[in-house]
Amino acid sequence: MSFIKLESVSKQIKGQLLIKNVTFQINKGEIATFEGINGSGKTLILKAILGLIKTNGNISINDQQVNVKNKYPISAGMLIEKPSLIEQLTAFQNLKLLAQLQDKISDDDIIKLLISLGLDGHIHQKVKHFSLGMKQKVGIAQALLGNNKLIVLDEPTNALDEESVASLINIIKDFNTSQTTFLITSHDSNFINQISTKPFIVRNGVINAKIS
Ligand SMILES: Nc1ncnc2c1ncn2[C@@H]1O[C@H](COP(=O)(O)OP(=O)(O)OP(=O)(O)O)[C@@H](O)[C@H]1O
Repeated sequence: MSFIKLESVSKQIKGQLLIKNVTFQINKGEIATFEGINGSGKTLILKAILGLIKTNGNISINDQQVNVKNKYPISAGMLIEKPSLIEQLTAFQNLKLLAQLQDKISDDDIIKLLISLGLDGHIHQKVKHFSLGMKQKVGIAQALLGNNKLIVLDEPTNALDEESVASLINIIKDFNTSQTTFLITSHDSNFINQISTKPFIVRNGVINAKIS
């Protein structure tokens, strides 16, 4: 069943066409990946799908139109560009803030998630003392927290070491059920090849299916 649909989607900023007439569909439960070099348009397409930027063309999620007035009509967890963290709070407190906006997320769920991302020993430390990779892991935890039907991860492997990338691959596979759809950008084809069920290549604002 088609869950996310884009039809002739374009984005122009200051006279420059940055997303060029993009049409594709993604089924529920897929791990869709967008692979491309810096500046190719990966983040813009995620922002468009979430209704964070205005575009031309049609975008729908679960048959509901997405636009800047009707942002992500289903529950979505996201890490876009870089983690949004409150530096004065601990890793746990940052997640607790988000958990309070959703039902049925226990303190135990938060702690388990942080441990699965390799943050045991740092759960109750202030984020301002964290390295870039540790902050990235808290950002990933924010996106994974709860029972979101859509999880969007923009360059999740940024600042992660090899071992952490391997754990992330396992975590994404564990989270990916027929009810959870992932949209993931990366420039790392090795990472993408290990997780993707629906690979796209992004080149200069043009998005095509990746042929292996
Ligand atoms: N608000 C903006 N104003 C002008 N140009 C923009 C704006 N946002 C994005 N761009 C341009 O659009 C292009 C695509 O940007 P985008 O952030 O989608 O790249 P990306 O593929 O995610 O790159 P990276 O891997 O570096 O994150 C880039 O050339 C960027 O400079």
